[in-house]
Amino acid sequence: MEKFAIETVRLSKRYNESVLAYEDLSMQINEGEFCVFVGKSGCGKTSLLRAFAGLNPPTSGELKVDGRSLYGEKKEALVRVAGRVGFVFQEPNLLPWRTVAQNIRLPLEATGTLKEESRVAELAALVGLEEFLDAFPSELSGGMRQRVSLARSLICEPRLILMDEPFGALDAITRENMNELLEKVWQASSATVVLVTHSISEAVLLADRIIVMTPHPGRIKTTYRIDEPRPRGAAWLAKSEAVALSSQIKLDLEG
Ligand SMILES: Nc1ncnc2c1ncn2[C@@H]1O[C@H](COP(=O)(O)OP(=O)(O)OP(=O)(O)O)[C@@H](O)[C@H]1O
Repeated sequence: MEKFAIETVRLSKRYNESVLAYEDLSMQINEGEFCVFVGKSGCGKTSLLRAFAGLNPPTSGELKVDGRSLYGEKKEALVRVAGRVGFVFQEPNLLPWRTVAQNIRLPLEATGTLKEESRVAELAALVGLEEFLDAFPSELSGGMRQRVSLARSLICEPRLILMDEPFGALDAITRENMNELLEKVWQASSATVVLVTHSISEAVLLADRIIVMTPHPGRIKTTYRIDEPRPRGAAWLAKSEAVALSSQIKLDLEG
C-alpha cells in the first residue's frame, strides 16, 4: 500500500474576513515523491508550505504529515514532525558571523543532536562546498549561499523537505545548476520534496507531480504526473511532450 507523506482533506486557511489564502485543498503526496506547486502570487503557496511545516495552522480541514494529524489534539505529532522537516526559503538566511560549516551545523545545535557532526563535511561535499567550510557567507556567491542553505536543510536527515521559491533570486545558469544539484540530492536522500516555484520549466524538469493552483483563494486547478526517467536535464525540456506540458501549464495559469 502507498504511504502518504502528506494528506489533506478540504484544507482551508482564512487570515481574516477578506483574506482566504487557500480553500478546499484535498491531496495526497506519496512518500519519496517530488511534488511541485505552481501558481500566481497570492494563491496561498507559502501559507500551505508553512502549514505542512507545522508553522501556520489551517483554519479548517484535515492535515496529516507522516500519517499523523498535525494540528490535532495530540501535539506530539507536531513536535515529531518539526525535527524531521527541512525548510529552504527564497533567501538563504545564513548567519553572517558564522562560517559555512557553522551555518550547516546550526540545526544540530538547535535540536541537541551533536553526534551527527560528521555529516557537516559530508553534506558540504554533496553540494560542492567542501573547499569552503571555513568561509563566511559574505565570501560566497548567491548560488553558493543557497547551496549552504540546502545542506543545512539536510543536516537532520529530514523525511520531508519543503522549499519555497528556493532559486528565485538566482541567475538563469546558476538556477539550472541548482536544479541539477537538487535532483541529485533528492535521489540520494529518498526524502519527500515539496517545492513551490513560479518557474514552469523548473517544475517540468523536477516534478513527479505538478499541482497548479488558482489564486484568491488558492484552489487546485489541475494536477499533472510526469513519469520521465531521471536524471532528466535540458534534453527532457526540449522534448515535444515537455514543451506541450509547459504550454498547457501556462494556459492553466492564465485561465
Ligand atoms: N500573516 C498574514 N496575515 C494576513 N494575510 C496574509 C498573511 N500571510 C499571507 N497573507 C495573505 O494570504 C494570501 C496568500 O499569501 P501567500 O504568501 O501564502 O501566497 P503565495 O502564493 O505564497 O504568494 P507569493 O507567490 O507572492 O509568495 C495573500 O493574499 C497574502 O497577502
